Amino acid sequence: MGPHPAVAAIRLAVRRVLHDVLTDLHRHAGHDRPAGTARRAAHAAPAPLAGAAAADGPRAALPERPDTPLVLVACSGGADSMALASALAFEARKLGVRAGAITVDHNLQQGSALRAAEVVTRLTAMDLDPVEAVAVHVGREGGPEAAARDARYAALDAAAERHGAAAVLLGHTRDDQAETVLLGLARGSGIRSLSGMADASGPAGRYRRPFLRLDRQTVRKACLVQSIPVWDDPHNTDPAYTRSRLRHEGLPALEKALGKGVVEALARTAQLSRDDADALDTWAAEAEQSVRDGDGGLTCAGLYALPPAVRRRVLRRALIEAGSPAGSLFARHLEEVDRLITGWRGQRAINLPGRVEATRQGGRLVIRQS
Ligand SMILES: Nc1ncnc2c1ncn2[C@@H]1O[C@H](COP(=O)(O)OP(=O)(O)OP(=O)(O)O)[C@@H](O)[C@H]1O
Repeated sequence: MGPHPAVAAIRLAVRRVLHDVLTDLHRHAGHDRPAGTARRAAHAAPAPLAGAAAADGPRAALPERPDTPLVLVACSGGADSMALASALAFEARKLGVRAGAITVDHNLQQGSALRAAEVVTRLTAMDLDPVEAVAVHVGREGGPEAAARDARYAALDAAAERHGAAAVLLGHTRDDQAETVLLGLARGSGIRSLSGMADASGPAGRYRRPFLRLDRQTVRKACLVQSIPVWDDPHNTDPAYTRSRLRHEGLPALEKALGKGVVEALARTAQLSRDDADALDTWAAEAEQSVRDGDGGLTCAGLYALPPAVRRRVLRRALIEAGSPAGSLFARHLEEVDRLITGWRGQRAINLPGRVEATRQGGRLVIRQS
């Protein structure tokens, strides 16, 4: 008898991502190698898939040869990432890939270090290696959720570098994606924020999300039928957190009003918006070349002729290039600079984040750091 359908579904999702990771490694192993990384890139070349391993000589039999690619799972100890860890352990063994795990202790709750140690024990029992708990300090920038996320990704990035990991898997599900789309919609900042989370993101697409097309119920069922012990983060049900309110009040209310299928539709919105946003970004990159005046400025006539969505993207690119940090540029900044093009009435220089200044000088827009 085969595995329970939920277990089969999560394993298939992970197998697909591991194949993608191995394919990418193969592609980069021989060429496109930055100078000085030859040795590392050679190490990153994937081991032969199961079955072919014996042809590689006696070292191939060792489970942890250093040139076998390592894939890490970022695991909170919650149901989604524990299910992910179990599927990774299973599939990695079959594919001859090393699998390890990192759990981040945000130090935000009493006893968090003990809990992290317990997660390490559970992950080690799944035969994952290395397994590490990393404690972080969460600052206050951007609110508690954003600060915890920033600290977590910084720790995961450092762990991935330290271990030379080919990828880090995250347990986001389709339900998480739907929540992210709604949060983006409420921010009012355009289709990029409606496009939610990508299948692959971060440096060189390091972060992979195998469960993005699976619903939370399936993933949780996979834990249940495999008797995987999970930890329920009290933050996930704490109404002080926006995402928690959305999960427990917002989405159920939407489903009640609009019917089942809302989560799926929101996840589809994410994919469609991502495609549109990518196309507009490409268009803007090309348009930017055509409106540059060769003297460090942009021609106002060229900018004026562009559709607003493309023009705002060109302006955003130019501001970032001049030194404005991407995270501190908001719609209102772009609107102000845009008015220099579409409604100029002799305004003076506009001051922008990162000590960047935008001025109109006749028919030119000059953006530079002061
Ligand atoms: N403390 C942590 N340590 C390591 N990875 C984490 C941690 N918290 C979250 N992650 C990663 O980010 C993913 C999304 O986390 P988030 O808390 O947004 O969702 P979740 O639905 O509660 O997930 P989970 O059930 O796995 O906790 C997790 O599945 C996991 O891969």
